[in-house]
Amino acid sequence: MDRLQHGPTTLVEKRPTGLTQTSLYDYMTTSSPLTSPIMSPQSSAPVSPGTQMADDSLTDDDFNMSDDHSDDESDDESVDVPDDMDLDDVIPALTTKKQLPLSNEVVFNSGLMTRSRAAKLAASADGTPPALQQFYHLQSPAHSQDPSPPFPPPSGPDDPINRSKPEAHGNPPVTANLRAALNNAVPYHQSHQGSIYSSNLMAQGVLLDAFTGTRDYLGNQVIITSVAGGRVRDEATGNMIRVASQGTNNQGYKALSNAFHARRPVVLIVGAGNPLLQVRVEHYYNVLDYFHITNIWSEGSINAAGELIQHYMVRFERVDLATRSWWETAGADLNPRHQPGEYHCRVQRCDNCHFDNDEIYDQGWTCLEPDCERFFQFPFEVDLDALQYSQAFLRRRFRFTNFPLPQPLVPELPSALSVRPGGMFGTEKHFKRGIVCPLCFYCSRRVLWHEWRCENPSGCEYVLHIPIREVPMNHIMAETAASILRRRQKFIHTDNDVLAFTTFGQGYDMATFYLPGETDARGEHDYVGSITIFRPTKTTLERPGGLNDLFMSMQDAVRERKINLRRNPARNKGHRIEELTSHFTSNIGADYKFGVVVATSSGFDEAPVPVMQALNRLTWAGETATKMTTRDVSRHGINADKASMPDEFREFNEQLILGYFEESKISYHDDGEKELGPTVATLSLGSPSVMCFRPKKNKRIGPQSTMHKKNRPPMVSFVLEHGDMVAMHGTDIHKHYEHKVDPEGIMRYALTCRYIRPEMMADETRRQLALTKGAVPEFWKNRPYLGEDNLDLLASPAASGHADGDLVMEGAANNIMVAPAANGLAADAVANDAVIEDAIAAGATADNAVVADIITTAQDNEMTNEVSIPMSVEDRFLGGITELNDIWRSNPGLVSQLSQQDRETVLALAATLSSTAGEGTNST
Ligand SMILES: O=C(O)CCC(=O)C(=O)O
Ligand SMILES: [Fe+2]
Repeated sequence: MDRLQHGPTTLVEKRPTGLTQTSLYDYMTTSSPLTSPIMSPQSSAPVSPGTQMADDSLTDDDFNMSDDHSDDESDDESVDVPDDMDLDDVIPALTTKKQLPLSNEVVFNSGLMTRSRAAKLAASADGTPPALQQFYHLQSPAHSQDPSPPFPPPSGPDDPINRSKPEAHGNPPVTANLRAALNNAVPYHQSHQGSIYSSNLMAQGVLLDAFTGTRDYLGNQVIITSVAGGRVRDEATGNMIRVASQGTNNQGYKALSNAFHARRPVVLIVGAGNPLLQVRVEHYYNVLDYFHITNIWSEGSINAAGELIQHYMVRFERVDLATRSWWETAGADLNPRHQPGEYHCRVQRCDNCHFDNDEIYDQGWTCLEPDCERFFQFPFEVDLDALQYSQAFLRRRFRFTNFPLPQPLVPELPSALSVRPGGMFGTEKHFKRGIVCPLCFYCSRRVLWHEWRCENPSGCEYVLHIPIREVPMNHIMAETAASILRRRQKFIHTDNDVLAFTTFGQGYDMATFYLPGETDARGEHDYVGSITIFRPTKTTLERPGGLNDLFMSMQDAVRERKINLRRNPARNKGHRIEELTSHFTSNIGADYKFGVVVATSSGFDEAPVPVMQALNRLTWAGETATKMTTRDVSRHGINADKASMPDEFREFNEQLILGYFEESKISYHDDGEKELGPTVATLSLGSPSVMCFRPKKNKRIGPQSTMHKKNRPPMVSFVLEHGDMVAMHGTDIHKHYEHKVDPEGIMRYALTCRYIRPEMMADETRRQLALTKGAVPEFWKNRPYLGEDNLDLLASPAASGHADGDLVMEGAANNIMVAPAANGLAADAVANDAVIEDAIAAGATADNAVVADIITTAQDNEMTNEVSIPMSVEDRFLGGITELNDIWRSNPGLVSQLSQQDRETVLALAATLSSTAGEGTNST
């Protein structure tokens, strides 16, 4: 069989297991080397041995693709291959004794211990053998208690990994000490966990970190690595071992194979902990260069049960064969650079399966087809662990032409030009990615709201400042209208057992929900807290000094750096795998810890005006919510836990400001540190968002708390629009529930006030600071916010002419959609129309005419054609478009009600909105 006639695609398709050696020979043509797209032609099997075996020396060492263990929930859109480790990773430490002189290229091979012996050792009854333990301890962070070495990681000559290594010939084009900084700054390795980063299953970059496979190899022009994945944890030893063949479902294999077939160069990155790296590096992660994939093949090994199994190996060849590689040792150029045509690797056809493959190993040719009976059978008995690559295989070079590099290794900086009228604002997701410092090439995250600062610990002072443009109200209105359209109408979702009331007055529509506590043995529960949403009327928003103005002055205060927002470490602080929060934070008044410690920057006496205006508004909201709760509880006989929901309101002494760029969010959390007072109130300014509450795990509340967290739906969820305030009243809300907020636009501020009880603070300094910094200055105390008019909100319903305080729903339906006729938040049809009209009016005269257009179209298509959709509001709410599709699928009855056109409108709307939001491609 002649593989050349099939072409690579056919080959893979015809052999669904795909366990075949694939090499560039698959692409060989009979044309001349210069016209061939890849390389010189070579006859098919059998091929006479090329010139080979010169003076290359061997050492025994090896490495594998793996890395550290971040639990980042980043939105990598592509495949991560989870890192793992197997016995191979352990063997080299026991066998790396022999270090032969370097010359041409260096082969690292562990040949002294067979896999079965290692397996026996590892599985020995008394646990891990001392030598292995020592290895773990010294060299294997993944096996120590703490999965990552502290930051700063290996840097400088004193570091254990680097100390003995010689200086490098050159400098890496890009370096980083933090995994997240690397992921943020370069497009070709955005994976937080795996070693292979791919996009649409096309490999972009491969990280060669500390754990190496038996026959991994790092030369100046050629790199060979085993493909991670497919290993399982050995119960007895805790080690990752291979028990079965890898198979083509391995995502890493697929991604590499696709890059190979597309002849797409990939970027290799080396971790300083990689034992094969021969030179000293200053920082942990170091970009090597672009490489072509020249071979992917199956290597055989023996598992613990003595069976022959298969895993993938991949050979990379540096694209630039002309210059020295930076990772060669400094000094004389001792490493010859091989060129295409100098060496040929023997190819032979298997008598049994009739496939050709290269003679990869020194020990002779073997069939590399895992399905073939002759797979990995050598002409004479061979210790598989002692296999070594043939020199011809290592030295052969391929000729590639016309395969341009996908992008520069050092990405371009975000440009100030993008922040232009009608264009981006500076808070789109594009601007939250990291940068590669143009001075020192160190990867730096977007830590500060205002600008990028080089994070190089060696002290680079580079700052990239791109001014953030003011986001006008009409943009926010367009976002809000789009958000409404996306879910077709405004709504609130509450679950069984949630009590809900609506009312209005003082310039707001209000809804209050009472959250149930745990159910006791008799099946009864009380209520542990209330959540009140205050939605401002149009006038409340637009009047001079109203909420629109507050949003503008908030933007000014931030721009003028009176408020300094920054992202803080959320996980693994100080380690290589440190992750930042998605949102930016600034704390004013008493200090407040929630998950991440947010250091207090200033007291209320030095806070900028919008912060104090927000404080006064939130004080009113918190106090009103407390009073309404007290009233509802007595009027409706609600079985309330008064210890959690006291009747008295405590003045706030703290404000936490959260800033959100596009796609920033705050994941499920509670606000409940022990010092927290009973009331927490938040003002939303800017882009709309979705807030959700759900019972914590294993609380006896509803069915949700026993579900896996991925499936645990919210018990209460609602949209927060610009100007909305939310007051949570009840300390036990934070014991029983957690909440999250997902903003939907490009700029949102959440200003949250709390009372932090100084008397509960153990630390005297903190207590004093809470008292001084948290004190509200007289000036602001004398100017309280009292609502929008002088009506007494709590007066009798007749006074306002509305049936206020009506019980809307009690422990019944799955959702509330208050009829438009009713008061309250969900006076939908009318309110929506007004918002949309406004947005159209504003949008048509402003930059975002596109958005206005879509809204008009969508309105024509949808709003006039509004149908009452009996679908789960919650589902529509949560997942937006995706969920909508799911619902259509699972509920065929709906299809008759929703036209294809409606569906397309929603999808087009989402797509256009995301494209008008910016061309940024990095999700960070
Ligand atoms: O962004 C928001 O509205 C929520 C903020 C929040 O949950 C918090 O600050 O704890
Ligand atoms: Fe919170």
